[in-house]
Amino acid sequence: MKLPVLFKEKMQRLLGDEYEAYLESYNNPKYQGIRINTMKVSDEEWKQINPFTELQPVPWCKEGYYYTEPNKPSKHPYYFAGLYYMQEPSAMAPGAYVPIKEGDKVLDLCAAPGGKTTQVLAKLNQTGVLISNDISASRTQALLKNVENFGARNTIITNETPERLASKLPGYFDKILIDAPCSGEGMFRKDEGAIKSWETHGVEHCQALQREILEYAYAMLKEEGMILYSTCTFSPEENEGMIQEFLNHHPLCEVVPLTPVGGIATGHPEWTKGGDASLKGALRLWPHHLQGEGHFVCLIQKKEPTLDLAKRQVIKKRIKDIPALSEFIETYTHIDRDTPVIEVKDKVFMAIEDAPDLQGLRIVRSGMLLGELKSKRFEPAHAPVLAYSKEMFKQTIDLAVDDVNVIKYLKGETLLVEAPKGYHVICVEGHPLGFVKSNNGTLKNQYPPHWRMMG
Ligand SMILES: C[S@@+](CC[C@H](N)C(=O)[O-])C[C@H]1O[C@@H](n2cnc3c(N)ncnc32)[C@H](O)[C@@H]1O
Repeated sequence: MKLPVLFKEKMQRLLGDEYEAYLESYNNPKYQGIRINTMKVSDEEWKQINPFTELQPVPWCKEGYYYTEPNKPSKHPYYFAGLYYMQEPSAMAPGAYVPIKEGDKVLDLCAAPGGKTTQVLAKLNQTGVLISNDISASRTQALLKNVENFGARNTIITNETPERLASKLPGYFDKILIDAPCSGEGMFRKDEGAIKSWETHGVEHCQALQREILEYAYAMLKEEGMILYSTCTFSPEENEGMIQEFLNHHPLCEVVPLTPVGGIATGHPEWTKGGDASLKGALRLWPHHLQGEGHFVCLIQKKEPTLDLAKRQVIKKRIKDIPALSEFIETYTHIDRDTPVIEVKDKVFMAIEDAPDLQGLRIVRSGMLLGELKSKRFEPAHAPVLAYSKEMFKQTIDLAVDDVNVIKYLKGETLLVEAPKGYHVICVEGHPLGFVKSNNGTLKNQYPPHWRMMG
């Protein structure tokens, strides 16, 4: 791989004696990982059903495993059931280190395609509120799919600038993740396109973005709230330097020290002007020290009095107030009909307790989509199937993982299986995959076309 000369010179200056080992790491394989969705399957259960060979644990993320060829996790039905997310192992570190508790209000400000968001989801375990945002409209579609596949019921997705979000949400969040757009130096090994982008945009362009994102994020944070800042670059200007600059402007903000494990190293205060010793509490993931790409992770805490001034969403309806929806829920599920909902045109979303009023912002998902009202009929969406366990549905068809009907279903084909009239949930080994509608001895496939298994 041809690395830019300027980049090589800089790395040599930073790494000194370690530079050769760092260069050598470019010959290592690309590490690949999966992270188990603990909302759907416990670690114990996973160990019993794991269909892959030779998974090895990721030291810094207890739900994470390395996998190698010939395993193909993206082709396995359990992937379509949302039992795991595929993620580069170092990229699991920010989500593993952010101390989220159940009930927290969390913002993932640069969230697409959703690696860290799905990790936050598992920590929240359907409690609290998660707002996942990305400035790129096209990338929020991938984010939406991953959030739905993971089975989230407590997540709103927005496609906004940090500035516009901050205008509606001052002091609202307990935790904010900033997985910042960066110069991507840590990705050169994995993705040669990152080199081109580094040459075009450079570090300064990224610094300007990061500065702005951090400022708006801070305005949305509660007193005692925390920001987990991460990048996939080595440049001190975007890492220790960016945090130091931020601390200079916000003296009541502190670095919360993180404990390195499994080959992770600490931050380098000496790499930045006036670097505070507390920056040693940040983490650096180096590809020559561990099995993964380059990352920087730093946790900071606001110690400044802040009022939560975010207006809350007003909930006017419950499932039972919408007859067609209520009838569907009663006939096919055990979902509580007192559950609050919001209607956006003909779509009905499950509302989230204590969610903010986001009127005027670009919203991709207002909460979990239950379905659509079509004249007097209710047509269910795909999301709820993945957001509940099999026991929540009254009509299910459970298939063994090696049943040919599983792949047929995931490819969108009609199944020739006898079942009473109406909607049924197809499951694989007890894990819901999607709806079918039974009529005259055939099961009409309701699996969304853009989710289908290819090939
Ligand atoms: C490193 S990627 C995020 C990866 C993601 N957190 C994950 O774990 O899958 C950075 C993201 O920041 C988004 N982004 C860039 N500028 C932004 C801004 N000003 N506000 C919000 N998001 C931004 C990009 O569209 C990109 O999706």
